[in-house]
Amino acid sequence: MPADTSDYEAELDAIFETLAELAPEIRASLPGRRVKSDEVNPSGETRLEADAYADELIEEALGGIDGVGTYASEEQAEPIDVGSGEVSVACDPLDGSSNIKPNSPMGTIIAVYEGDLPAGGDRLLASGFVLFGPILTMTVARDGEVYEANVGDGEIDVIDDDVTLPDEPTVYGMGGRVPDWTPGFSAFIRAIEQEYKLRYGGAMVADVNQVITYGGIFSYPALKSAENGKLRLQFEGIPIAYIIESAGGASSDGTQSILDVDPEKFHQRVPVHLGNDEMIDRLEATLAAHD
Ligand SMILES: O=P(O)(O)OC[C@H]1O[C@](O)(COP(=O)(O)O)[C@@H](O)[C@@H]1O
Ligand SMILES: [Mg+2]
Ligand SMILES: [Mg+2]
Repeated sequence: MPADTSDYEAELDAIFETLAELAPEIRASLPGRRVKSDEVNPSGETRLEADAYADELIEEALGGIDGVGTYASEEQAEPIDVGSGEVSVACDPLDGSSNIKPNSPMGTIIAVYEGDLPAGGDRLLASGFVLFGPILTMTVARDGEVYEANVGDGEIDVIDDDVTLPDEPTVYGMGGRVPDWTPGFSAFIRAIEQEYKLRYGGAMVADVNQVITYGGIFSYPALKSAENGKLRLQFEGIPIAYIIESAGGASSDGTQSILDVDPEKFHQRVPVHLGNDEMIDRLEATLAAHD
């Protein structure tokens, strides 16, 4: 169960207001930074110039908020001490950054934790993502509720103050290459592809927003070549799992809620399954029957 936010309302307000202000600036920075840099991030992936620039912008802005003591990002090896506050912000500055080149949707993810990092879902205070789509939106989960806001002008203009998954699933999307899927995951996909529509665009926040909008499941599963999949627990798995669970859905690493996964290493990866609880139940049962 995430942490009690009552002592941190002012910090959370400041963090999400700052992210809303930053969103148009990050979006405006993308056109000139579509090229690969000559660096790799701590997960060993080639960094784009846009990743590095967004990381700098967000570190400077969120790091300057009273109450924020630590800034951490998937782009930096270690957490950075930015003040004396109790709150840590863990950020994926650009999620789906490989989508810059084809001008496809992508986003920014933040998780706000109480205390030091690494932290599990039990110390999560709130989380949110910005989606650089046709509309610039920010979706935030706080105190078990989810709102979606238009942040096109840097202000929080709430368009839905009670975001909930539809009861009926419609779409599914999954990462990893088919030959690299485990037998259990392959069996799950073979079954659901008979019933639902494929929606996969290569940026977690955009693919998850399809599931939030239409119902269904998004997976970046454990692979034969990578037993913990690709996505990072601290910066992607936990924040997005909290949003989905707060919107009435469920999350799983294949056997348990992602919010219950122990954070051993700062950049640890985690298999990610997010969506309607009936889909998650079906996924876990299929994996258990095969793997
Ligand atoms: O290119 P693949 O293997 O389909 O992976 C896509 C996944 O990788 C990611 O782009 C990883 O995130 P980053 O872009 O922040 O590294 C996710 O957004 C997305 O779900
Ligand atoms: Mg990402
Ligand atoms: Mg990223």
